[in-house]
Amino acid sequence: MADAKNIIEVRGLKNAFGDQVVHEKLDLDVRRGEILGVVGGSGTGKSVLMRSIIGLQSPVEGDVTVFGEPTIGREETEAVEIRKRWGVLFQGGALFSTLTVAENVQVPLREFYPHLDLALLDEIASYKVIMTGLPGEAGPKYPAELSGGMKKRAGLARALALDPELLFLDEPTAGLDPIGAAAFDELTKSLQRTLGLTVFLITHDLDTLYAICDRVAVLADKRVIAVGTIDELLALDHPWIQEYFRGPRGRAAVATQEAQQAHERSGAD
Ligand SMILES: Nc1ncnc2c1ncn2[C@@H]1O[C@H](COP(=O)(O)OP(=O)(O)OP(=O)(O)O)[C@@H](O)[C@H]1O
Repeated sequence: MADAKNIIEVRGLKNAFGDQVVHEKLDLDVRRGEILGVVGGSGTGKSVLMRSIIGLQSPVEGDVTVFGEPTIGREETEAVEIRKRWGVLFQGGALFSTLTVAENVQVPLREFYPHLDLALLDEIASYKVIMTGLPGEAGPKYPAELSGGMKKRAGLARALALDPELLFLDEPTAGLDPIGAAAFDELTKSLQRTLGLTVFLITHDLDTLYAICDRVAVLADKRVIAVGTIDELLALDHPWIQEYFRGPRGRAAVATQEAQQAHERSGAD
């Protein structure tokens, strides 16, 4: 039976493309209100896992429940009711290039609530744009007129369009400079706190893991080999985990985190 404290439960998941088995016997729980970081080497199937959870990838075997509801093999009308409750920021932002930022934010609103009038659509879109830290003037701009960081924020505004309880972010800080990435992390954390969101966050960015993730799930050997706080993961002797967290980039992330904490303490004195 589904555990009420889990927003997502994945059990015995198997995904394959032809002969290539990407996941086998994969289990994962995502707890209500947490930011769960999902890490793993390139090609370990982080994006495929996200697509399986949101119903864009049909697994060969296994069960997925979100909000206690199975998401695999549902009738379209039932699936729509579940989909309304989450927002997704795909890798690269995936904005429609021929639509303005405001029109992009309105896409899920028009899809799920086709009878909303234009004035209300405009009002909700402006609110979401401002909520993600974009200037109000960004609304009428096209994606090509935005910087990389602004595009990510516009994608996030669209993911928040339906006031979701659950947010999926696929490599949100990829391609951003360190300052832009840290600002995006802060935005994610502050939205999670103020809106009470649960966040499933795929990332390669160690700074993000240290700065905002409550727990981290590690994908390797076709499954989730460990889930826990970074300290809990560091206590394991799996070679990939040790290499990842204790290698040069892991040490740099710890130094950044310690500097940030020292800065916050000195500000608080
Ligand atoms: N639609 C598809 N058809 C065939 N193979 C696919 C498809 N989608 C993903 N794959 C394969 O599944 C594997 C996992 O892909 P996925 O994109 O989930 O990896 P990832 O862990 O997110 O990688 P990265 O960190 O590089 O983004 C890869 O080998 C990929 O080529």
